[in-house]
Amino acid sequence: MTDAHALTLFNSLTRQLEPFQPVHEGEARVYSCGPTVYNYPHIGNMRAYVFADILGRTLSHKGYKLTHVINITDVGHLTDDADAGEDKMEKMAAEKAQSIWDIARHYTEAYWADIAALNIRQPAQWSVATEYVPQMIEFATQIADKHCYEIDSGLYFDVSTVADYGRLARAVTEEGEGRIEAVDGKRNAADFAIWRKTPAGEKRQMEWDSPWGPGAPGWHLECSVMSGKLLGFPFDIHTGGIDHREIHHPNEIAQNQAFCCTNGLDIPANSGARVWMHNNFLVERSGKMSKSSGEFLRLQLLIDKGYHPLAYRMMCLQAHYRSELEFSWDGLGAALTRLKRMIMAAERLAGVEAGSPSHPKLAAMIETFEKAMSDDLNTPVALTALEDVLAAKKVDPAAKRAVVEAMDAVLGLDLFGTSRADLRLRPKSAAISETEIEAALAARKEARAAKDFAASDALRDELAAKGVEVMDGDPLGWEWKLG
Ligand SMILES: Nc1ncnc2c1ncn2[C@@H]1O[C@H](COP(=O)(O)OP(=O)(O)OP(=O)(O)O)[C@@H](O)[C@H]1O
Ligand SMILES: [Zn+2]
Repeated sequence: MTDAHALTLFNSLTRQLEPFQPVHEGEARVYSCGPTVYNYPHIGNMRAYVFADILGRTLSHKGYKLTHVINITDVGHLTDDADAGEDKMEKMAAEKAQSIWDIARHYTEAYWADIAALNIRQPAQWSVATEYVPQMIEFATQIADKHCYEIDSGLYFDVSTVADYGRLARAVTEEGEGRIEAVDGKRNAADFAIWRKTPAGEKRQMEWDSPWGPGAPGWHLECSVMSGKLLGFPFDIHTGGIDHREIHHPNEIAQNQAFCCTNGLDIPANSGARVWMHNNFLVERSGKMSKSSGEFLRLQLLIDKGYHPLAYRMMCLQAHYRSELEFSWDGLGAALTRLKRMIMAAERLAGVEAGSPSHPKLAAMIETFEKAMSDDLNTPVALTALEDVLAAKKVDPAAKRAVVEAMDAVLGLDLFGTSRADLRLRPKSAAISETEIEAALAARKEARAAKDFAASDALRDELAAKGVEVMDGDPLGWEWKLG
């Protein structure tokens, strides 16, 4: 790696591109806010993890020893970002009349299935919030005297006790506070609960004893504690969706500052992580994607409609992570076609053993790729470099294979692990099986070879009646598609 390829990342704290400088030589420690497992993730949520995965893969590619932690929020996240809503987990458990633990398990597994389907690498650790409650109580106890106060509903963090509260959100005092509902007894509108007491006479499914009475930790506290415990303050990079830049992360930062000051860590402006990175939203034409509006866009819905999950990964990579990305079925179809072309090109390298990647024809493409990824993870440009390598003529296949493997290790499209046939998923609604289609196509081929065009046309019409469109001479070699 030359200096020209030093990694530059956009730090939301400074709103600037900064060269990445690890806290610990040769290492990269990354924490990503994980899902609240009260429902299936939508594909917008999954964009946040495709982004974190690309970041992690790039750090590995640059030679850093990566430690990535993603948490599972199974308690504490309220139905609004303020403190007045209900716990999302408790609410769903009540609606479904199921134990909260079953709900958490079910949706955690569904989330992990999406992680695998999108070829997102496993983090070093999945930290589950309910497994860290004693540590959360300890953290809160340490900062309580100087930074918190108790009211009926819980232990609150006084945001005026830390320097520069809300600097991550910038406009937080106007915009953020407008979204925070009043809670009686709060000193500042932006104060937030770090421990929520169970109201007298009520019993929550998930509650723990604490110095402030039975209750549950606040969502912001969870991430501060798990990131600090597992990665140590300060660690390198904290990631999340752009919504977290406004409330969740400013609140984590405030707690981290309080904790570091209390523990004599001589870094008063310490934010816990040096770099805070945020992916922009996946949106629908109608606005932000959400779990409650209209057709709920889960990865499984895409699969049911016949789109391979890696087409969605491709769709994410086609946009820079800091740009908004609009979802459309046409866009997804185009991403699938692009992926298919790349996989077909990679199939020509099947059986080729990777050799030395140095080849004069490939050097400029490698340069483009490295520069793009080093420039705040510019995946759209990196993708074109990979396509150029795949299309390069008169290049030693061993060199080509080596370069494609190296680039795909960063982009994670699994080009050598996915075949053309894998991409052709049969939509759930289809009335005909793949074997039936293949059998009819084989019969039709024979009829055509025998110049029996009447029979061949009849077979074509039969397939059309079942919703299968035969694609003679399709340049991508897709012999049929569901109409
Ligand atoms: N439309 C979106 N596009 C990209 N990232 C998103 C989107 N919506 C949420 N995220 C991110 O997904 C991650 C998981 O979020 P979480 O499970 O807490 O859901 P959420 O933010 O409550 O979503 P929702 O409001 O839709 O229920 C977070 O990093 C969040 O910022
Ligand atoms: Zn978090």
